[in-house]
Amino acid sequence: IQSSAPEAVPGRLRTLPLGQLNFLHTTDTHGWHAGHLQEASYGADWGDYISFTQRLREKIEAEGNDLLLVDTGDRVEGNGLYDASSPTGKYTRQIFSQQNIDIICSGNHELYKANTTDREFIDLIPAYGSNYLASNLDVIHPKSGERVPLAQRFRKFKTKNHGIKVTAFGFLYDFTGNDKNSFVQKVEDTIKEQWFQDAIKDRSVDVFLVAGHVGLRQSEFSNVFKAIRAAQWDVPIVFFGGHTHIRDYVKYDDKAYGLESGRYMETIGFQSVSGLPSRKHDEKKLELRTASYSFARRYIDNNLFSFYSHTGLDESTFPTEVGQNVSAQITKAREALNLDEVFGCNPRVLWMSRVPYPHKDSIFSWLGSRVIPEKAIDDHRKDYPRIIYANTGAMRFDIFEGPFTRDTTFIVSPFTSGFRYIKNVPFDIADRLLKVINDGNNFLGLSHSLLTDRQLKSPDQINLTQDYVASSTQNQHTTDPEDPPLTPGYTTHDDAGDDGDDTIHSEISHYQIPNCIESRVNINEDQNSHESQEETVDVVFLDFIQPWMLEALRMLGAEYTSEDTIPYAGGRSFTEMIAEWVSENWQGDC
Ligand SMILES: O=c1ccn([C@@H]2O[C@H](COP(=O)(O)O)[C@@H](O)[C@H]2O)c(=O)[nH]1
Repeated sequence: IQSSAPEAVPGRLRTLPLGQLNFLHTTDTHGWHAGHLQEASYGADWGDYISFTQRLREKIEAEGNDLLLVDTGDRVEGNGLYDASSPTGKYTRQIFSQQNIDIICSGNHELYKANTTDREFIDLIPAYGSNYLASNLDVIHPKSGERVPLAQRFRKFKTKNHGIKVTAFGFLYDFTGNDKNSFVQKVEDTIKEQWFQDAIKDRSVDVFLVAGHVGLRQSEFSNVFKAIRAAQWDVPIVFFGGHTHIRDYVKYDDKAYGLESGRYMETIGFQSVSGLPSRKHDEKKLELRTASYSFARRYIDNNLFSFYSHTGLDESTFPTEVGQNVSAQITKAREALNLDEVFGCNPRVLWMSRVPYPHKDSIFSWLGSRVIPEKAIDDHRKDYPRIIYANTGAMRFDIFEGPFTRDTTFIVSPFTSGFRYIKNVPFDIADRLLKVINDGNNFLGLSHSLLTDRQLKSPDQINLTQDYVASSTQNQHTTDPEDPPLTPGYTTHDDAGDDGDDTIHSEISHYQIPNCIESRVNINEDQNSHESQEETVDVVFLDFIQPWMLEALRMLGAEYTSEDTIPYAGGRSFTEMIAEWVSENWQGDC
């Protein structure tokens, strides 16, 4: 654990439903390998997770059972530990790869930038060898320049104790925002390929393991499920998903379940399956393919209280040598990167989605009313009327009260996007742009299949179809008055019910946030009628959303191309602007 991490708060815990074949799952860690230094529920670091894995393995193997580890990508971008180094990820790949992982695959963030993909290929894939799977991903080999699979397409292996035969795959959803040195083949095309068809027809397999940087309820996974079921009706399947940043557990049928384990090292996912044959101990059971299997899941809050409780250990018996070394390496890396350097002192918490938008405590209201109008300024156009657009997915995390550090800049906005603009767009068109972009019916996605609006917002908003408002009168206690009071946290509802979270928490509200926000600057308009004296305005937008902006303009009858867009505000990144604004405006004491 990092010395500045807050101590875990004891809570009422549900135990781990250990079984014959057990899994621990991480996804979308996004560089948060130091853990959460301002939130007690998620304060454990990657070194603690290594200790937890080693200790839990000892416990599981002592019973003769098996434990496998899975990671489903987006390990990079989103925290200073990864983003603040030059080159990015200088420390994290070495830190991360000290965890033994049995099945690992790539997320979309490993592919946004060519250099990230090259480092994945050069550093991480050799560290994991045949455990790294890329069922639908090719890359340009960094040395030979040839197109090659990023990693092996699938893997067959036997578990250590029961000798269970596993066939595993590693998919990425149908991502299209990758750089030029990678190729993502659609999942629906991949599953028609001969190697996949042969792999799923193998009758000797005991369990299919489908890992993927794919939301569990996305069509990519239901297509894989249908393909496997068309080949084999009776083999159990375990899915491990990612990308949508939520805790989720899905029942595909009574022999197929999937687990998604949140985001940012908040959650260590646990899944178990029992009823599989034990090839080492019980050859007779091999014929019992139709035996009833049992599946279970748990979402573990990433903190030492949970880790100690689930292993039955304590401060002195829990840490392992490797785990402690990794924690020390994280501390050193954070120091080398100067991540605790304070840029400003935030007077009050700003939430991504715990409050509606607009709201005085909304990060988006703060950006739209202060940061964007005050910092997104182009010296040559500063007196012109303009409307500035930012997608809400550009923001990644809440800003807590207190020190806003170098680390916070990357946590809040890890992207390198800056602004571009189109000059002199008719006001009556610009005035309606936001409505088109925020249309709840995926208007743009219908007109242009690559431009779904889900790509504009934060991943945890993708499946949120209505506001979730925590009851103000909710019980702050469990039914047992002896239990400690509940702390706010995850209260997950999934296909198996409401008892998935290991820690019993009180609820947190989660509101729907629009795809994009706008800031209007130098525009004289009647607030009620929206009538303006301006005939034209500059339309300024984050470069990431340019394709959506051009499509929305086209739908409103204004044809522009990428040739018409010009860098704005000297090409400075949005992240730099936020950090500057904080340095200039939040100069109190923390
Ligand atoms: O330059 C960028 C890249 C991405 N985004 C936003 O992030 C999500 C994808 O998040 P994941 O963690 O990969 O799931 C994307 O849909 C955008 O909303 C961005 O704003 N700018």
